[in-house]
Amino acid sequence: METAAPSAVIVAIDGPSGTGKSSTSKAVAAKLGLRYLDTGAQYRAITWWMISNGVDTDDAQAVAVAAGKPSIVSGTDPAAPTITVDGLDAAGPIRTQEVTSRVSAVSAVPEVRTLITELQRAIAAEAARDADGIVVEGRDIGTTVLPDADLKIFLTASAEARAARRSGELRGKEAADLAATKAALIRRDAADSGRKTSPLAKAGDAVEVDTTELTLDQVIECVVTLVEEKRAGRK
Ligand SMILES: Nc1ncnc2c1ncn2[C@@H]1O[C@H](COP(=O)(O)OP(=O)(O)OP(=O)(O)O)[C@@H](O)[C@H]1O
Ligand SMILES: Nc1ccn([C@@H]2O[C@H](COP(=O)(O)O)[C@@H](O)[C@H]2O)c(=O)n1
Repeated sequence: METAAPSAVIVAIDGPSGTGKSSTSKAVAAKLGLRYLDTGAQYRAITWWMISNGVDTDDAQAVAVAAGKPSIVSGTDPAAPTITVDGLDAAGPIRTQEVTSRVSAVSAVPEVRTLITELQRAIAAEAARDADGIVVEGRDIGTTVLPDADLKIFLTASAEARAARRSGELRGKEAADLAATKAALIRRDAADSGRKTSPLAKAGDAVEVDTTELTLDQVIECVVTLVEEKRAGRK
């Protein structure tokens, strides 16, 4: 039987878009020598494959039939996370507006979630067995994917703060209007929270951290402390 390393720690970080899940998870994993998994990138990758292969992403039946075809592989080094689809580097293409606008429809399809969830659990189990653990970030990690995670964090922030962060990222590229960015975030969160299968939700035993008034460094520090406390409590 496979056993986890005695000190391995599994951290689940969930929350709506733009709350700082990726930036925080990557930094916490790097600081603590853990692996890192961006589960949103996996849903984006399968969405990109659907678009590239002419599958109508609004047709749940067609998406379900095609869901098992692409091979999605995630690299979990927090210093250089990677994502490939059928061996192709997908890191750039999965961040386009088209993928962002279609990913919620694809990720709501139960067959897609079953396949991606299996992938995520296998990656977490490997990190628990062969490494010191992993930080896994997404929308349903604490509730569905890894309900036995050692530590669950739910990040929140006001829609205004999140939109300002995202607009800051786009400055000089698309000059995104703040109101449009905020509306798009709210739309995506509503779709992710409202789907039937494994919606975006806070686990009952998750620690909620409101990042609205915190700097990224403060959020990272807060999560590092929570992980260290958890590890110390297990000794
Ligand atoms: N506490 C913070 N203060 C200011 N900016 C922040 C903070 N946390 C994250 N950011 C910035 O906000 C942007 C969004 O952060 P990030 O991508 O980590 O969020 P996310 O929750 O993973 O979003 P998504 O779910 O949409 O992928 C990034 O530009 C990041 O640098
Ligand atoms: N555990 C998860 C993670 C993500 N999703 C879906 O993917 C979309 C993109 O996520 P980002 O974190 O890269 O913005 C997100 O809007 C969800 O539709 C998910 O369903 N479950």
